[in-house]
Order: sequence, then structure tokens, then C-alpha cells
Amino acid sequence: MSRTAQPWPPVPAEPVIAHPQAPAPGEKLPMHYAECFGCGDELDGGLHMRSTVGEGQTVRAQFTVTDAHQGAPGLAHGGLLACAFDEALGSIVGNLLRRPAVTGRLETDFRRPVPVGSTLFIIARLDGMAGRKIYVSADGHLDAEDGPIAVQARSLFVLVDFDHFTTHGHPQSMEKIMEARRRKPDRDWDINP
Ligand SMILES: CCCCCCCC/C=C\CCCCCCCC(=O)SCCNC(=O)CCNC(=O)[C@H](O)C(C)(C)COP(=O)(O)OP(=O)(O)OC[C@H]1O[C@@H](n2cnc3c(N)ncnc32)[C@H](O)[C@@H]1OP(=O)(O)O
Repeated sequence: MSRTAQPWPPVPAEPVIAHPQAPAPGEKLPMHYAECFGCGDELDGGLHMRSTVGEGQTVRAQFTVTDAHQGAPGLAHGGLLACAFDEALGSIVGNLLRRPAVTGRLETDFRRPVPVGSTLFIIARLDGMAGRKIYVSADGHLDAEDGPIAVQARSLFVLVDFDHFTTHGHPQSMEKIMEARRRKPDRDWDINP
């Protein structure tokens, strides 16, 4: 397989227009679900990722690799690194568009080993949209925002209705999220706008 860059987005795409009430640059993003493996605080072995909105339709997320995240001894498991990118990319779509979406496709390039104890500084960006398809990408820098790039990812998210989660997931878990959001109405989602 060639490492030559393929065109991205892979189809003609429009710029993404952020929601008028999207969080502003500098704003810290809350976890979206306490039991989320990526950002939730109720799972001991989860990634416990935290993110902040950056300038120019970006989100900055950090993932610190622990012993719970190993593949080879002392090194992060590639699947967990992909998970960290899924979280960061889902976070930029969900928070800047404020519409529900799911990952349709996620591709990763692992360029350097990521040791236990290191922190990946992930910068995710919105690259374009075509109908329900949202194209996003991210770079993961090792141990500093300007550190060497260890992992890169490109992803397609597909906008869905809230029914997606109640039909295919656990309606009671969805209710837990909605209840938390009712307590913070400024963070309410546009449902089928
Ligand atoms: C999440 C909680 C929400 C609560 C809100 C709180 C705030 C949250 C804020 C932020 C946090 C978010 C953080 C989360 C991060 C993690 C996200 C995940 O890991 S999501 C789980 C993994 N993903 C799945 O489980 C999807 C499973 N797949 C599906 O359900 C369907 O395949 C789906 C919805 C993706 C598409 O199905 P269709 O029937 O609706 O639509 P069709 O027509 O098939 O696709 C639409 C378009 O997309 C293209 N497409 C779909 N999949 C593609 C693929 N793999 N490659 C290329 N194109 C694809 C198709 O070709 C089509 O394109 P054409 O419109 O015809 O041009």
C-alpha cells in the first residue's frame, strides 16, 4: 500500500459551518458520557481524555498512556491509540456542530512508538462536509504540542438522528445523557434541525 497522501476529503466537500452556540476557542469540553471509554470518569481503565476548543475549528485533546493501555511491553496498543483519535475526532464533530454523529470510517498512520508514560497531544480539525458526511483529521504529537508526530488519523463521521442511539443502544443510558443536558440547557443538542 502506498504511503503517498491520498486526496482529503476524498470527495468534493463544503467548509463545515460550526453551530452558532458552539463552544469558543479556549473553552474546556465536558465529558459527554460518564461511561464513555474515551472521556468518561467512571471507567478505571478508560482513556480519561480531556479536550479544549482550539482556534480555527480545532479541538486539542490529551491522552496519557498508562500500564492499562499496553500492547507490546511498555508501548501503547495501536487499537487504543485509534480509540483516542476516535474520541478526539468525535468530540470536534459533536461539540462544534452540536449534532449527533457516529464514526463511519477511521484510518490511522502509526509513525512512531508511543511509550507508557508519554502523553499524546492530539490536534483535531474539521476538514469539510458533504451532505451527512463530515470529514475530520488529526495529528498526535508526542509529549508536547510541538513534539514529533507519532500518530495521524483521518475519519468520516456520519450525521444521524437521536433514534440511532435509542434504537441500537440502551435507551436508559441515552436518558442519563439527556438528563445531564437538561440540567445544562445551554448545552442542549439540536435534534433533527
Ligand atoms: C455518542 C453519544 C451521543 C450523545 C451526545 C453527547 C455529546 C457528544 C459530544 C461529543 C462526543 C462524541 C465522542 C464519541 C466518539 C466515538 C464515536 C464512535 O465511536 S461511534 C461508534 C462507531 N460507529 C458506529 O457504530 C457506526 C455504525 N454504522 C452505522 O450506524 C451506519 O453504517 C452509518 C450511520 C455510519 C451510515 O448508515 P446510514 O444507513 O445512516 O447511511 P449510509 O447511506 O449507509 O451512509 C451515509 C453516507 O456515508 C457514506 N459512508 C458510510 N460509511 C462509510 C464508510 N465506511 N466509508 C465511506 N463512506 C461511508 C455512505 O456511502 C453514504 O454516502 P452518500 O450520502 O451516499 O454519498
